[in-house]
Amino acid sequence: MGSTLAQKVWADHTVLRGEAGGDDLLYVDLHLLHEVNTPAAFDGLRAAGRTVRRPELTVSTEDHNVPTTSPLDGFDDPAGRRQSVQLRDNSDAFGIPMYRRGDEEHGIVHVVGPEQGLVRPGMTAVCCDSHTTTLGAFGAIAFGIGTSQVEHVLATQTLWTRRPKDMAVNVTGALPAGTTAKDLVMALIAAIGTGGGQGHIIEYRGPAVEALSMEGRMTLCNMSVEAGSKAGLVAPDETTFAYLRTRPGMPQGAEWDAEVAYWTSLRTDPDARFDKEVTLDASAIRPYVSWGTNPAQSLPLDGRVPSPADFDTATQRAAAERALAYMDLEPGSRLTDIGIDTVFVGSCTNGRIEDLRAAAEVLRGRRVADGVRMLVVPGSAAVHRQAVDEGLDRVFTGAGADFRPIAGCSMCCGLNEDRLRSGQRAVSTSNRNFEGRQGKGSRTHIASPAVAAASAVAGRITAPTDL
Ligand SMILES: CC(C)[C@H](C(=O)O)[C@@H](O)C(=O)O
Ligand code: SF4
Repeated sequence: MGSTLAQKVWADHTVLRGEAGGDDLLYVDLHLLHEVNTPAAFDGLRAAGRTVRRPELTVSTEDHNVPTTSPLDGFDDPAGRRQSVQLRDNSDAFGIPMYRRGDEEHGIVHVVGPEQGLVRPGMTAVCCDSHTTTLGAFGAIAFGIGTSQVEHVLATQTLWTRRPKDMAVNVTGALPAGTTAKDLVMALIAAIGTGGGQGHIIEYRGPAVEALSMEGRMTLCNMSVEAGSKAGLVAPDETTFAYLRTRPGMPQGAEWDAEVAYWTSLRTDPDARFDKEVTLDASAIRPYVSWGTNPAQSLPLDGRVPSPADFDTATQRAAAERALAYMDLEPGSRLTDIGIDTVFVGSCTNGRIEDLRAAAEVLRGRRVADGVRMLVVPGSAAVHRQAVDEGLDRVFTGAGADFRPIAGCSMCCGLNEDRLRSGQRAVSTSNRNFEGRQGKGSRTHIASPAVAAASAVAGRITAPTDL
């Protein structure tokens, strides 16, 4: 029997094979760090008198807490400021390269890794962050780890972890015009639930996946963790190689050809077996928006707010009831009748250049509705530069949106000064709509950049085609 892509990459990195059901010791090719969840790992290293085993395979960036208004201090939260200072100090002390606010490589960890050519097909990559799954878009096995595991990887460049099962998500057909990778992944999570991928690495396959750009594949893999999966993967192909070709530090000439030959071999064998398979018809997917407080509580935009009675299990009914109360929504009302006061375009899900282009396209020649605040935060300094080069900054500011000069997580998680006030309601291009995610009492509807921009113009949840 053949092997899946995930099995091949896993086997290539297995240093010690665990007993049945036990953990394998996995070699780590790339270790990314940000300021949250890492101070204690460095404290642990210091206490044990250890060094960082492979600082040259480790890169840090500050993204969660940083203000996005200027490269200068500007923190409103001393705890957030402290974490950034600690990461700078720890990176310096242990010889770890770091991208700081104001640097040209700086940005959200999952955006800068690919941009800077740090992730390549067939690698293993970890980071103290659940959305590390983003990097699976390159055919790498990439997943989030906790603080004690960060310490272990810093010290040894290896990690004890359970070998996941294999899941295939086959996406047939083609996405209709105006429907994006975000809608695809939201439709998937709505179908399989927030636990649908638990214990598995998902390999996304089929023509609709192959047709996606690298940006789209990153959006797809980014939200794999919202389906509970360990990681998401797309097999590398010409689209992957074209993206990587221009990245810093890529090999040239014969060395490049040898890399491409190896990357091309990274495919699931025709006779490989998946533990679980799901098939989705891309041509039936329409733009999605979330109505509840987990990403599976999402529907096509032309739908209506569900009633708890619509759900099959008692658990789902109770979750819907609680979500409706928190979100202050009436069952049966149209999703497109929900008024909003804030729109956030950004995050590691949808803060890349294609996402900003899609939002700008909708805003061109239009204005953000009175009483609506729209925030556009680039995912990286490179995305910011590209947006300015293309004149997108003028489209955003001309429409009345606030376009930020510095990259960061910003209103995705409300760890910097960009938060919703209690009771405020946002359409957000991020990946989580949990209670209080964008500030205490905040209400979040996740959607694609185009839907977010259209909603900003209309002042309520709106599809671009309805403007
Ligand atoms: C702060 C960090 C650990 C967290 C994560 O792991 O994902 C954050 O990035 C998030 O999106 O909730
Ligand atoms: S942008 Fe949001 S989801 Fe991504 S790493 Fe930052 S907080 Fe997490």
